[in-house]
Amino acid sequence: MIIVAKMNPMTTSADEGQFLSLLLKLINAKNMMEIGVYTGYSLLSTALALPEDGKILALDINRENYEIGLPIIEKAGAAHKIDFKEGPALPLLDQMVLPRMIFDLYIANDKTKLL
Ligand SMILES: C[S@@+](CC[C@H](N)C(=O)[O-])C[C@H]1O[C@@H](n2cnc3c(N)ncnc32)[C@H](O)[C@@H]1O
Repeated sequence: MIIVAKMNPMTTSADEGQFLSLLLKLINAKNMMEIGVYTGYSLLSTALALPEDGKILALDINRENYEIGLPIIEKAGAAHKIDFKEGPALPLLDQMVLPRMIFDLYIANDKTKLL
C-alpha cells in the first residue's frame, strides 16, 4: 500500500525544518526572529534547535493559527523560548527598542507580502 501524505502548502516542509534546525545549531544561534508563524511548524523546529535560554521573537497577524500549534510546542517543552506578538510585522518592529533587534537568524516567508 502506498500512503501519500498531503502537505499543507502554508507550512514549512519536514526537510526544510530539519535544515533550519541544522543551520541554527551550526551557527550556535541563540536569538532569532520569525515573521509568519502560521501554526508554528518552523517555529517548533527552530525552538527545539536553540539552547534552553534561546529566544525567538515570533510575529504573525493571526494568533488563532499560532494557538492551534501551541499545545504541541508546550508539550515539546519549547514554549518558554517564544515571545509571540500578534500584528503586521513592520508596525510591530517599529515599536520595538533597538537592543531587541539583534538576531542570529531571521526568517520571513514572503518578504514582499510580509514586510
Ligand atoms: C506561509 S505561512 C508561514 C508558515 C510557517 N512558517 C510554518 O512553517 O508553518 C505565512 C504566515 O505569514 C503571516 N503573515 C502574513 N502577512 C503578515 C504580516 N504582514 N506580518 C506578520 N505575519 C504575516 C500569515 O498570517 C501566515 O501565518
